Amino acid sequence: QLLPRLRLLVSHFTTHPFHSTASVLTKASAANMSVEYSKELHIALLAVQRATILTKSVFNSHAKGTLSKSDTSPVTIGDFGAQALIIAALQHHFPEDEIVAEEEAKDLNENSQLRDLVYGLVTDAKLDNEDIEQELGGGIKGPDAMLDIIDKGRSLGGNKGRIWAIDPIDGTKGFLRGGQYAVCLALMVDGDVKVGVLGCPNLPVSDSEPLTENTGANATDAEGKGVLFSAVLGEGAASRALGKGKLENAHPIHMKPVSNVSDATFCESVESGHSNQSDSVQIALKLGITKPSVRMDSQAKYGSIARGAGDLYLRLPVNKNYVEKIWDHAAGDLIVREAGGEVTDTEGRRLYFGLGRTLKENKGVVAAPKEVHGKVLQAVKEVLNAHPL
Ligand SMILES: Nc1ncnc2c1ncn2[C@@H]1O[C@H](COP(=O)(O)OS(=O)(=O)O)[C@@H](OP(=O)(O)O)[C@H]1O
Ligand SMILES: [Mg+2]
Ligand SMILES: [Mg+2]
Ligand SMILES: [Mg+2]
Repeated sequence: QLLPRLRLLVSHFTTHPFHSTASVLTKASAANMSVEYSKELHIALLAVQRATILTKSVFNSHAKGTLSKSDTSPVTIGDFGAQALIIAALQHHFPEDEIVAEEEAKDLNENSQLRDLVYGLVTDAKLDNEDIEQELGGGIKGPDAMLDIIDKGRSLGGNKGRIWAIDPIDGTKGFLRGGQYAVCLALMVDGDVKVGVLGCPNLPVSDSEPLTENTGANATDAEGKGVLFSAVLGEGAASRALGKGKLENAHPIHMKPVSNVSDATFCESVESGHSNQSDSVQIALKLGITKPSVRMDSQAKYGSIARGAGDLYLRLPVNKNYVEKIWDHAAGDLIVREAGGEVTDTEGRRLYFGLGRTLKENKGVVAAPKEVHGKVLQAVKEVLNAHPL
């Protein structure tokens, strides 16, 4: 029983999951690691990697099939297709699990041309290793089966049992601009996030490359870029190059130690409608930070601070009514915490994912290295309390 699970665990760290059981045992015992969730991690990494093949092909094609949702936010054929592919892989391996996913099939149900376009993308998006493609269950049977699969993501969530959270494209606006975006997947058990994976096709592979704004103003071909971040609760966070087939080698990542908060680099949303950018200027001023913020779309912000490329992530509410969605934060929250960071909302509460599809009890996000989180939170509270929403 134990051996196959240990073999899967090592895929967190190496390209060759089955080649050295001895080194797995050493790594697992040295880090006091459990072998829990190794299969879930392995499948999640492959499912996200496959979904990014689809999103990249959509980005490189002219037709993005963009629709406007009821809240006026955009959704593209890439969002629908990536969601279908991820759910299909999860259902193949974990048919009993519930799924909370951002998108629903309604728009495709009403538009057979769009449905067929998405189905074409889904059948074309294959990992370049046939065995691994088969490991994910192979393709989806037909366009109608695809619609049913997309709608498997309608779970109401909650704090009971195993629930996956999927954001097939986080930062859809960034994706459309050629900026940052992330394919996001997390597993929660009884409301607690256990596994998190972020596929970021437009981030540099190297953890040490300085953080640069990528708002898409100079959209470049994403070839040669791309990183997969992952974490399992209690086992640390890792990054590896985003590939097209077999998983690449991974290595542990850590937040950068910050002794003087005034030297910190902070990240925030590109859209001023998603995070209050004038409040962040005031907070930076209070903390003595003179460097301008790095604006970047999506949970790439969480990944970037977890690998030490940036230091702080501030998401500051712009209005009283917006409630954050669990799929926008579940994977990133775990990856930052497992990399040694602390993540709370703007009132100092841990993000709580067990209340349904939204983070009903939280307001905004403050993510920072543990040693400076208290100081940053204090500045956030002072600025936000000066003008209640
Ligand atoms: N008003 C408001 N406030 C806060 N957040 C909102 C708001 N409206 C939308 N959203 C969600 O923001 C998600 C994208 O967040 P980002 O940090 O990537 O924003 S930005 O693109 O950098 O501006 C985005 O995720 P995607 O829809 O997956 O792109 C939305 O879920
Ligand atoms: Mg959206
Ligand atoms: Mg999102
Ligand atoms: Mg999305």
